[in-house]
Amino acid sequence: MAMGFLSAKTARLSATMGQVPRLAGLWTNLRPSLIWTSLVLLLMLFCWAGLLDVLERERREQEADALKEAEVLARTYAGHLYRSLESIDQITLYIKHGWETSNGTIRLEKVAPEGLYPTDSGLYLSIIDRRGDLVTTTIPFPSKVNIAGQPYFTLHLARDGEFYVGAPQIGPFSRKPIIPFSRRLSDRDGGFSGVVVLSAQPQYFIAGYDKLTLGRHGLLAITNPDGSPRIVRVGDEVYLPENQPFRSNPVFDSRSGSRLLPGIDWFKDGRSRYVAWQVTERYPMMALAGVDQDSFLSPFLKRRQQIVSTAALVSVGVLAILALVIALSLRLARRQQELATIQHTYRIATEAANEGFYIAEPVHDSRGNMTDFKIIDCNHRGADFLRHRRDDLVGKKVSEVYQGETRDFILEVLKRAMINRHYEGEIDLGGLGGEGPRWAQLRILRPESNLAVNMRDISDTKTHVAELQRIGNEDALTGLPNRHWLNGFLPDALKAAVHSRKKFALLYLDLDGFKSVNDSKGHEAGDEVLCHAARRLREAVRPEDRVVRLGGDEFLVILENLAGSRDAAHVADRIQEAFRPPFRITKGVHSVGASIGIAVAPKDGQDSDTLLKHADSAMYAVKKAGKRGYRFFDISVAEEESSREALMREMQHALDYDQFIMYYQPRVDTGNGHTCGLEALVRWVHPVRGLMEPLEFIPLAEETGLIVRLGEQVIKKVISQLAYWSKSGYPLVPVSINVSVRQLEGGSLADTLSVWLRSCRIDPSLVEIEVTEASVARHGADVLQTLAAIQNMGIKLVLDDFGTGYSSLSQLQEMDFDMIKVDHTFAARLEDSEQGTALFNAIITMAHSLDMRVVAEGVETRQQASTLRALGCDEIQGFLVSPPLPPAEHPPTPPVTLPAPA
Ligand SMILES: Nc1nc2c(ncn2[C@@H]2O[C@H](COP(=O)(O)OP(=O)(O)OP(=O)(O)O)[C@@H](O)[C@H]2O)c(=O)[nH]1
Repeated sequence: MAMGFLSAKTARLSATMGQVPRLAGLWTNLRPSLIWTSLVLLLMLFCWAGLLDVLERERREQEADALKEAEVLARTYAGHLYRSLESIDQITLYIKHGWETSNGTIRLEKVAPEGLYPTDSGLYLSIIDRRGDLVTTTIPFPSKVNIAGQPYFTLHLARDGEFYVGAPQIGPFSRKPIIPFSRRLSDRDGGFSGVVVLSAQPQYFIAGYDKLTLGRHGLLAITNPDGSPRIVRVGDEVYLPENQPFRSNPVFDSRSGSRLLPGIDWFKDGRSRYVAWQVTERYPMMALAGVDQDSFLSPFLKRRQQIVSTAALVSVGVLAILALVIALSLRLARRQQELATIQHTYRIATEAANEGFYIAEPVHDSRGNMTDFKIIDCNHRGADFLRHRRDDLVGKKVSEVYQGETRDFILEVLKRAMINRHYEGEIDLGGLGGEGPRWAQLRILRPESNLAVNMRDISDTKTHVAELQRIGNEDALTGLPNRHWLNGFLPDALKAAVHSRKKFALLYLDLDGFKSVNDSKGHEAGDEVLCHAARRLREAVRPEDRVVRLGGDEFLVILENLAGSRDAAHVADRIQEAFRPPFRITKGVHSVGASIGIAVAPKDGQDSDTLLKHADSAMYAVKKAGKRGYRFFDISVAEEESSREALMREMQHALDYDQFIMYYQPRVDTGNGHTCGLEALVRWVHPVRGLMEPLEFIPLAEETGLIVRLGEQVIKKVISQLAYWSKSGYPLVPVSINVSVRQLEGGSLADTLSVWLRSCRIDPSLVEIEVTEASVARHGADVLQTLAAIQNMGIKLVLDDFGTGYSSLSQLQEMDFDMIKVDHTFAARLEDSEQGTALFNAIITMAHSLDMRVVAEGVETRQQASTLRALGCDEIQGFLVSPPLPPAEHPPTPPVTLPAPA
């Protein structure tokens, strides 16, 4: 049912707060790293673009350089070609002139070629006659061929005056590749008389190929102005027109220039070349120079390759780093998202709970010290705890929320939790003012870098505990602090006083004659007196002094910061004065005094137990000295106390070592003089002090509680004795055992008796229990219950010391005793006065009317016995019959001859 309610509430809250948009959350967490990644990518692209641009520009510069170099080469080569053609032209002119002036008689074989052209130039001169036959030549072994069909012969035959440059061909005389240069020879009439031909080996024109500059793939060529090649050299290879390296004739639209001829379009070897061209002066020839692109750009391309490789490597590295960053960011974002989801879920859950929940983040100063905490999240309940609205609280610093000591406390606690990762305690929120819980249970955990703080309202519990504490520390009757409070207060207060060397006094007070109020007017009257006494005590001391009710009619006054012992005496005087007037209560007026024992610290004790004990001892001494007064603890009190303590220790020892024995005093039936019962009386066989009477140790045994143990031993001894006599075959008479009120209060007396009677197989009717008037007068419900239980077992109850003033006749009526033992003082008074006899008579009459037997105690004379017999007293006990006798083989049954009734 409760779960159902909770989940419904959670669902409602969840609906109002909305689901966490998962993707949006993931995106939010991932966004910074994606932005950074994009920026880095952009930068990288930018760098690449810049680098490629620079490289491209450099490439273009390289190409420009290549073109320039080709142009220089082409120009140089064209100049060289021009000079060669000119000199060839000169030679043909010279020969023409010689031929024509010698009238056809010049013989070239004789004309030393030296001077005309270098002999190793591979040039040959030939003269052809008008029919086309060779006339003379510098060729060593010319073939006999008619060249009338040669183009230059046909041209010169038709026209005059031109210097003819032919295409490369196989020379008709030399049968080697040549380029023919020719002029027309004329006779005197100007008619055609032949042709002078200068044959040059094609290599002659391309001998200027500079391998160092042009490399293995450079190009040098001579072409006609239309681009058709005459001779081409590529590296070491020389190409003639019929076997040229061009795919098609390069065509140029200017006399000089340069450009890149892509290998794929222009060259059979497929290599691209920067080609420059230059038409020679005067001669219809064009010089070409080509720089191989790959060879020229190779260093640049190599360098570019290196640069690009390095850049690519760097880029790959950067990309790898980016990929790593993205992967990590994605993982982190996922974790943050998961964390946010958990936080969100937790908050929904905490919203449904009744507890305050916060997440606090540490705030550091510029030096890195943790100085404060910021509340980064909380639930509504948490905001209520701190008297805020949630929206206002989130984002605030802790120091802005709390003030004063609470702020210092909470900051300290949070710092401690940061170090220890955990803190648990309580916090007082009262300082925050406003409406909200006063006390909270604080629980702080540090899962990671922030703190998770949890607060639970414990105001009710605190109030309850405070109330319980108050009740536990307060005496319900008088409203004064009680012994429980004293136990908590005294040790610390005393320690502080001793430490600060201040005097400190305890006034132990016990009312005098208080019991008689209870006895005569009842318990309520006694209570009234106690309340009055408490009030008078409070009024008699200073407000800062403390008055404690220790229990019963005992009080304690605590005086701190005493100037001296005299002050304590003054206070005791004032108390005595306060108790002088009688107490007016509902049921009359009662005079109750006070006995006060004073102990002063540190002189009389430095710890609370000692000081209390000494004050008690001093009070005890006042009681013994006659009551109504005060006295300080001193050496004589201490001595008395120590002798009591010594006796107590000895008694304990005696109980351990079985030093107690039983005496038995017979009772005699006044009718026949036979022993009709025995009273068991305890004696202490003290190893030093000798045989001790009960009066010497029973009061102390009562006071210290040892009476309970002693009482048990007595019961055991008596019943065992009865068993022994029984086994020995002696006739048994009932034996009465005295028990103290302490034994009756304990509640175990009936059991003890039952156990021993059963184990010793003694009939309960052989045992009687004697209780004093005093113990019955103070009876509580438990005492009466115990007595009833004993009686129900078949054990007779005897009221001892009757007439000592504790119980009235009417009280006696209420109690169902089997026998009363009249106090020995009554027997003594029998002989003194008639009144004594009358009184005894009245007692006997009254007891008999209540169906109780009467035993006269302390009968010592025959006269007393006679009177008692006459009065109808059932039994007598006393020295006349027998003093108490030690245990013997048989029960003490002395024969008594009773006098005749008086
Ligand atoms: N009315 C009443 N009586 C109590 C209360 N507590 C204890 N008593 C009784 O107070 C009495 C205190 O006993 P005593 O101090 O021996 O009596 P007393 O007559 O003052 O004896 P002295 O101190 O020797 O003068 C006992 O009879 C207790 O039963 C109580 O709360 N109310």
